[in-house]
Amino acid sequence: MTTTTATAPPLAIEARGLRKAFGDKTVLDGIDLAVPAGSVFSLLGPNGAGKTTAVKILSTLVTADAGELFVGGHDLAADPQAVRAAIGVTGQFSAVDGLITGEENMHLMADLHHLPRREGRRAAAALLDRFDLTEAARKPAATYSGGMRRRLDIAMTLVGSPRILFLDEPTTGLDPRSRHTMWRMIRDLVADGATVFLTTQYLDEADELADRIAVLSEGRIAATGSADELKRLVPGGHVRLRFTDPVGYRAAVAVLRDVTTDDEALTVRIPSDGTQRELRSLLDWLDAAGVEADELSVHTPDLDDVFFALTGGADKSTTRPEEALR
Ligand SMILES: Nc1ncnc2c1ncn2[C@@H]1O[C@H](COP(=O)(O)OP(=O)(O)OP(=O)(O)O)[C@@H](O)[C@H]1O
Repeated sequence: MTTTTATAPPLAIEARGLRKAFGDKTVLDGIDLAVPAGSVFSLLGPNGAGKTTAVKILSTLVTADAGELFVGGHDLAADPQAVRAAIGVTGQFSAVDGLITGEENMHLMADLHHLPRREGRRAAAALLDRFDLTEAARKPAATYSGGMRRRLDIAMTLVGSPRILFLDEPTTGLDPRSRHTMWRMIRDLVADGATVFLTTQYLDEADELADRIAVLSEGRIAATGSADELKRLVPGGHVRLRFTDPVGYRAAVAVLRDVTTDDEALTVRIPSDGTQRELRSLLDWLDAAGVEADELSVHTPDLDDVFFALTGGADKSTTRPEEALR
């Protein structure tokens, strides 16, 4: 029998005290990030929070004002060239040239990476196939849909086989089907061992893909954790009872305590963690009290609740969720 000792995977990306200001505007106020190799990390934040700035710094496009930064085990300040060789970046502005075909775009990337001709052609064909672009490969990229263009963009960044990928809002503007296709591709990349650093404004995207999420707000990391850990930080779980008859509604309100009522919608919200045990006792209690609602629904907190609580001016003097998770 062999015993295995659990060791933490090495960090693909690590930032300590990352700081960046533009003029007198501090965008990143000394943030720490730690992304284990082979995982998806999502940086969430409202518009202008500094997500793109963080990506640009970590991908060597912009220099930080301060901070110890390591990407792929390389010190970003000492060896940016080694970092560049280890990463791929797709930004909000595509590298795709619309005037040439998808295939030609791929070949251009292979040449930029100095791949031998035969190997470059082979890698391009394999990636075009992987990203469902073989059929369209010989058409000018300008004729591609938004989703196809985005897929080509990612395929192009993969030509050099980067182990660490920065995807800056990869699904912004895509329709639901294209978003799901992109999610599948990102999962496949990680299953193959890549590390993905993803910025997004879509909470469901972070919920779907990310092993860990950091919420960026006012230059600082307001909280980090898995989607489930973050959801546990905010209250918001409740059972909602809806009545069609105002008489039944008023009778219920008269006997219920610690609930939120909506006289117009004829609804009552009862705080609840949504567990089977609590729901059973709640239903028993409602039966005993003679309360009979026309509709009952269970609401568990989602990332929207977390996001708005952390970035929307919640009372920060009483909630310090970042400490709860560390
Ligand atoms: N080169 C620059 N010069 C001056 N200010 C800048 C520069 N780049 C970014 N900023 C400012 O820094 C802040 C953060 O911008 P950044 O693009 O990183 O945010 P973001 O979180 O990616 O936003 P979005 O979701 O809108 O893309 C913004 O207020 C922006 O105006």
